[in-house]
Parts: sequence; C-alpha cells; structure tokens
Amino acid sequence: MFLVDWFYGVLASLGLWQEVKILFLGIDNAGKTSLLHELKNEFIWKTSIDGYTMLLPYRNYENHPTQHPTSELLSIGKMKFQIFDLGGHQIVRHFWKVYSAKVLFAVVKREARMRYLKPVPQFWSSIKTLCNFDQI
Ligand SMILES: Nc1nc2c(ncn2[C@@H]2O[C@H](COP(=O)(O)OP(=O)(O)OP(=O)(O)O)[C@@H](O)[C@H]2O)c(=O)[nH]1
Ligand SMILES: [Mg+2]
Repeated sequence: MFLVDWFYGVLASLGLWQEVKILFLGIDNAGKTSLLHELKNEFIWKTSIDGYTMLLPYRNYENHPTQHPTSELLSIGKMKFQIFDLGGHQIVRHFWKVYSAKVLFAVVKREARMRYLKPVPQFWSSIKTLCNFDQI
C-alpha cells in the first residue's frame, strides 16, 4: 500500500496524475444514485413497521428520481474521482449531451433487465451521439 501511495504521490507531484472524471449513466431507477452513496459509505437509519430502527445501505431509502446532474468527489488513496450522477428519466436525458468523460459507468439493474431489452439499442445510440463517444 505504501508503494502504491508513493507511486501516485510521485505522479501527482509531476502533474501526471489528475482527477478522473466518471459519468454514471443508465435509464431511470437503475440504481445510479444509490451506488454513488454506497461508494461514499453512506447509510441511513430506517424504522420498520414493528418499531425496530436499523442502519441500512442507502439503496433501501425511498429515493427520489434525480432531477439535475449532481457530482461528488471521492478519494481513494491519492486517486481522486469526480463522479457525475446524471438522471435517467426521459425528461432529463438531454443533460447527457453536456457531459463527456474518459470513463463512462453504465448502471443496469438486474431485476429490471426486461425493461432494458427495448431501450438498450436506443440507450447505446444515445450515448454514442450525445456523449461524443469518440472522446470517451
Ligand atoms: N434490489 C436493488 N434495488 C436497488 C439497488 N440499488 C438501488 N435500488 C433501488 O432502486 C430504486 C432506484 O434507485 P436510484 O438509485 O434512485 O436509481 P437512479 O438510477 O438514480 O434513478 P434516476 O435518478 O431516476 O435516474 C430505489 O428504490 C432503490 O432503493 C440494488 O442494488 N438492488
Ligand atoms: Mg438518481
């Protein structure tokens, strides 16, 4: 671990190591926001109907659809990741074209795979067109 930290430290001091920008894309309800909170190790307290209070992963929270792109900065050792969580609903997909990044992370929920069968070709062609795929 020390060697890895040292290595990234040297790269950073030479200006060769920069923040990595990552886009989380996926259709609505795929779990992008939940994943982002889990990467940040965020948990929520939830009280069950029989009165027990439990600490649960963020995904068990009744999240609301993402209306506007949000970004979070995560650090792992000397590595810094700026993660953009772009909403997946049709009405907010126009934001996708504004963003480009070296790393694209497509979030797909296994339980909802039937929902993807229809949108998948459109999803990838949107990504290619809207995010200027050649630069990703
Ligand atoms: N089963 C299961 N459900 C999950 C998981 N992650 C998130 N969810 C649930 O999926 C639903 C949608 O999660 P979000 O994280 O809001 O999805 P999103 O991709 O950000 O959706 P938009 O903001 O609408 O684009 C929520 O009800 C979560 O509780 C998971 O790993 N497994
Ligand atoms: Mg969201």
